[in-house]
Amino acid sequence: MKQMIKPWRHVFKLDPDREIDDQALEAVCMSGTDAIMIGGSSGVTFDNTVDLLSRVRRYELPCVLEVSNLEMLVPGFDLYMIPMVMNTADSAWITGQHKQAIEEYGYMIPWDLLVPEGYIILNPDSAVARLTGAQTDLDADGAAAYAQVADKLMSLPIVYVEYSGSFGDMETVRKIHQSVHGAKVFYGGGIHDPETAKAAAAVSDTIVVGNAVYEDLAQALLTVKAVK
Ligand SMILES: CC(C)=CCC/C(C)=C/CC/C(C)=C/CC/C(C)=C/CC/C(C)=C/CC/C(C)=C/CC/C(C)=C/COP(=O)(O)OP(=O)(O)O
Ligand SMILES: O=P(O)(O)OC[C@@H](O)CO
Ligand SMILES: [Mg+2]
Repeated sequence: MKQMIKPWRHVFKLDPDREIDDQALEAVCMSGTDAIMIGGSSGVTFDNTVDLLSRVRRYELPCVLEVSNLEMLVPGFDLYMIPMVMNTADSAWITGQHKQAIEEYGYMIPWDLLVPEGYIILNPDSAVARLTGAQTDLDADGAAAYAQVADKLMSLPIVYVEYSGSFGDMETVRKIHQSVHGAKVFYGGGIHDPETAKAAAAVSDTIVVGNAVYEDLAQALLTVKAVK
């Protein structure tokens, strides 16, 4: 099942903590994107996650949950993406919360559906950087070194370059992509039109489009054809 991520070039990330009407959701799910990722850095609950999953399930495409707290663990997703933050000194976001989750839910975890993500958070002005205490003052070599920790030392299947809320430095992303060989490089952050989508897709394996869905849906939808 984990293999399903390999051909993905484009993913929309929907936040259960944000509103999206049925018409917009249909446009997103019928856009030709490879998958819907459900996740957020705050305000994500069991109920709003169930609600969003039930609405996305009307459509054929894969729907995966990106786990960021212990309340949102809803059964029925195709995969469960598990962030592990590489560039933080706070071990809660590397292994701590994960150990707690396994102690509480280990008996029901569908291990073959879990996909760990080596997260490198690079936008200091993002909720996720503040939440995790991410050390974002990295140059391209430093970011690429963390990517190799995830890829070569931990053999994680995904290196996730997270610029959430701002369009990142493409040379840094290129250096990360060139340094990673086993993992798929996901890029997310500030993609809002075909130009930013193409630029990010040129230096990563999979692009993730989030906030643009809520800010300029027409442009967000154009990012699919721009890369597929
Ligand atoms: C049957 C059943 C229910 C099965 C489920 C079993 C299962 C999958 C158990 C979980 C096992 C496990 C190991 C869980 C991990 C627990 C956990 C909470 C780990 C910590 C994860 C982590 C490092 C989170 C911090 C990073 C983070 C918040 C990532 C999300 C990134 C993101 C979505 C950022 C953007 O958020 P957004 O809201 O869009 O940001 P803005 O609002 O600023 O735009
Ligand atoms: O919301 P944006 O900036 O598109 O970022 C997408 C994703 O990387 C957020 O976790
Ligand atoms: Mg949010």
